[in-house]
Amino acid sequence: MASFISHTELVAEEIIPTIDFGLLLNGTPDERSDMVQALAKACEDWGFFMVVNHGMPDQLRDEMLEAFKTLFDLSNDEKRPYVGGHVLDPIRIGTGFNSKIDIGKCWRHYAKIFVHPEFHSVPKPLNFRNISQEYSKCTRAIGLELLKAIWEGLGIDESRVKEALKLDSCFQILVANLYPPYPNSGTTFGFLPHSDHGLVTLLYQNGVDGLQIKHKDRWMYVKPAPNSILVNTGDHLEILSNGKYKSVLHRAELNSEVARMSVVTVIGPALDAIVEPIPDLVNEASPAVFRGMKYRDYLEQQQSNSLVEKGALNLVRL
Ligand SMILES: O=C(O)CCC(=O)C(=O)O
Ligand SMILES: [Fe+2]
Repeated sequence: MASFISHTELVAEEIIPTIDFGLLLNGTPDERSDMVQALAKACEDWGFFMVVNHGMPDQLRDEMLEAFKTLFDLSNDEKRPYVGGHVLDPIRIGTGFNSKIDIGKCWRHYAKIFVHPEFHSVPKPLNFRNISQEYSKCTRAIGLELLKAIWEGLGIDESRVKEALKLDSCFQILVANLYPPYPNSGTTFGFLPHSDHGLVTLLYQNGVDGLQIKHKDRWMYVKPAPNSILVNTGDHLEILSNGKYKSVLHRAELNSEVARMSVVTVIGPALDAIVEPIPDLVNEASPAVFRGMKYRDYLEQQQSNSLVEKGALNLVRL
């Protein structure tokens, strides 16, 4: 794995596509249309972009990071009810990717909580429920608004796709990753290369860089602009768009000096939606490359198996 590192290049924050959320929401028709095109290009060329002017208060982000940190710091007895469960349990705390199968491969603690359509929370710390509820609501609104602009950029009818994916009951999971300092970060990763299962993923970090994306066959460090939200496209956008928007491969490097934390929220279709390429994007010249599968089944399989890059997509590839 050390050889990956020597090929890793820094992506300056100016190069990563930047989406001005304020213009998507409140711009003139021309400004919005330009931003929709910029978003379409970012999804097609990168599968990754930074969102600025998103309106999410910095304080809410900081409170969410702090609340997760307090959760990780609870005693083992307090965390035990959430350790070692099934991948579809609404609250899970563990280490590695899936603590049951890959102990030692990822130097990471995680907490995963399902927050929509049913909201779940832990009882401690006491402020966790309010903060995570507000944080989930805010990030879900941003994610769904981005998806609306993505449908527009793909030229597909919003109401049809909303219905097909049952987006009113969209699945949302809140994940915190805590990567303790690790002395030899050249050979062990915090998170091995993978793509995310949902439609889009929104990520905030605690000011410590470490996320890397694979862009045009090269690993690149990501350096986000201050207060921006990092967004990547997931497997279900790849399936829905019939491969036009590929989910981006990413991984997390460790830091030898300080702990890194990220709070990630994945927004996907409803768990019982059967997702297949949207018919508008399938034709003779571009036949379907994926078959339909229930999102819940995909999620279960992807989360239950050791992470091998984008291997989960083979479950549905024709
Ligand atoms: O911590 C990071 O930067 C990446 C986390 C991640 O990829 C994930 O939670 O799916
Ligand atoms: Fe990820």
